[in-house]
Amino acid sequence: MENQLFPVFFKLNRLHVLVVGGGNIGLEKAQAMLQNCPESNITIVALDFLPELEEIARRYPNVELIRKPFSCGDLLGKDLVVAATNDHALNYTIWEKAKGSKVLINVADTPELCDFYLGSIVQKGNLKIAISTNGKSPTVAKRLKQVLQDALPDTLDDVLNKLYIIRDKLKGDFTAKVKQLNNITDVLVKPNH
Ligand SMILES: C[C@@]1(CC(=O)O)C2=NC(=C\c3[nH]c(c(CCC(=O)O)c3CC(=O)O)Cc3[nH]c(c(CC(=O)O)c3CCC(=O)O)/C=C3\N/C(=C\2)[C@@H](CCC(=O)O)[C@]3(C)CC(=O)O)/[C@H]1CCC(=O)O
Ligand SMILES: NC(=O)c1ccc[n+]([C@@H]2O[C@H](COP(=O)([O-])OP(=O)(O)OC[C@H]3O[C@@H](n4cnc5c(N)ncnc54)[C@H](O)[C@@H]3O)[C@@H](O)[C@H]2O)c1
Repeated sequence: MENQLFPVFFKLNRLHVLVVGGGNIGLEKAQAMLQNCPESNITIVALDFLPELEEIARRYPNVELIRKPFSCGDLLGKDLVVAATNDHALNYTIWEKAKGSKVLINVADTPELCDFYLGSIVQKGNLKIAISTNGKSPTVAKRLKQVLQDALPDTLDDVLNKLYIIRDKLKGDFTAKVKQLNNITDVLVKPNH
């Protein structure tokens, strides 16, 4: 099996993320999280911050910037960590400390040390698709995202909302409900003729 990654969807308003590094990559990862969940709880520790991050901290109440060198205590109370400094040895140290604290970590310059990757994300209302190339080419992931974003109809969200209403109204035991929902949505996978 070429790609053994197991996708999950985190609720970042219920977790606390530590980002170490306030440069381009710290910014990119924080933006990715906030675009998906504006209520993400994110603490960013760095020696210096890009002005875009300072603007983000002003705009999002759950984002905090702390200007200081990384220290072990920064991991306290955190659920996920992104190590995004430009100091390779420091990123490794952060990984060691995170492992010691049982906190899941993404080390931006070392895929082999990552417990998880961020994906390219397609959004259509309630629908969300996360794409990974197994770290082979984030650029291809980004391009595929653009293709799917255009190809998927905006009306998909109406379908989801209608199915949600139907799902709520269906009577019967679980097996009967599953059968009815499969019958109703059969059209989605039938060829167009
Ligand atoms: C998807 C996305 C999500 C996000 O970041 O939110 C993401 N990278 C994005 C963009 C991007 N990153 C890079 C380029 C430059 C061109 C290129 O290299 O392709 C571009 C393109 C651009 O910016 O246009 C460079 C790069 N990336 C990594 C390394 C380190 C290495 O490989 O060693 C280096 C080399 C650094 C160097 O050379 O020094 C590592 C990772 N990047 C990942 C995710 C994970 C694997 C995802 C997967 O499985 O596909 C992984 C493994 C870990 C992680 O970061 O989670 C986001 C697209 C957002 C969107 O959809 O618009
Ligand atoms: N995963 C990805 O998508 C991806 C993409 C490109 C680059 N990278 C890698 O990510 C790393 C970061 O790149 P960048 O462009 O954000 O770098 P950058 O130089 O813009 O930012 C580095 C940040 O690290 C902080 N830092 C340095 N020492 C610190 C310390 N002791 N404590 C706290 N913070 C400290 C600095 O203050 C700064 O905010 C590089 O190693 C690069 O190779 C990853």
